[in-house]
Amino acid sequence: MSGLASAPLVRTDALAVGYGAAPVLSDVSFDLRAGERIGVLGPNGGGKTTLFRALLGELKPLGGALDLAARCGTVPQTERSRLDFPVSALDVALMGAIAGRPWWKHPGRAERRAAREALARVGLAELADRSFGELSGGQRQRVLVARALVQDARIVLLDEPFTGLDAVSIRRLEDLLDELAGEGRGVLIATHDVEQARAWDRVLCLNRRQVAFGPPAETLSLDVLAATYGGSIVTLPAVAGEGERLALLPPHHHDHEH
Ligand SMILES: Nc1ncnc2c1ncn2[C@@H]1O[C@H](COP(=O)(O)OP(=O)(O)OP(=O)(O)O)[C@@H](O)[C@H]1O
Repeated sequence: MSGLASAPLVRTDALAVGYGAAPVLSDVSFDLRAGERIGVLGPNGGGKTTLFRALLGELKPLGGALDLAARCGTVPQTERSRLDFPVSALDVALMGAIAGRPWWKHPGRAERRAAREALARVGLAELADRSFGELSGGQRQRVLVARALVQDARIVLLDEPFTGLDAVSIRRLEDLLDELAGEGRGVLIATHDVEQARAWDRVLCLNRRQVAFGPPAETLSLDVLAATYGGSIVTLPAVAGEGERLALLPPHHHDHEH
């Protein structure tokens, strides 16, 4: 893969982050290189969003080191970012240009052009004037990727981007993430989907602290998954045409089962 020899876009060393004096996430030591897609795995409350908020500068490290070599753009969960007032896909993409500029300066022609180009880049040129709230989940995710492109973010953070998407939209978004990595960006994808994460370059497993970090084939052992998900993991027997599969039990399910 190209660009892997260059300095990392993100590097943390024993990073601790929290909302008060006590960290909710600690011991995080990983790096994200240009051209790399890293899956961030963990249970509900494991600290994925908290890590992203630290990378975005919204939370100050309580301990350890956090170094960023480029700008971060975020693709938040679509339900949370869904807007009730009428705002077009173009408006949302334009927010990438407006961030960090004085509030009284209206976006100019160059910024509108950049936003339209970014929407074209994610395959949504024709939907630029459509209301954001009317778009499908997958289309909204791609508009938010366009916003990150307008911000010229070389580090792209995606929080559960595949949740609720159909197979075609998932494929489209996966292809788009591959393209972003292919042009030298670094992509962090928070996800619950262990099987999908096996296709990324590396995985970062969090459960209030870093459990493991490395290439999926070496890292996603049953022990690591059990430590990541608190033991609520089961191996499903092989069925016709498929090998053994891992399944995550929803929180509490495990406790009531036997
Ligand atoms: N604004 C906040 N103030 C205080 N504590 C918070 C806040 N947001 C999250 N936490 C706590 O931090 C811990 C980690 O939460 P975080 O949202 O990072 O987990 P997550 O891995 O993103 O979970 P999910 O998969 O459910 O989104 C949880 O215990 C949570 O209760």
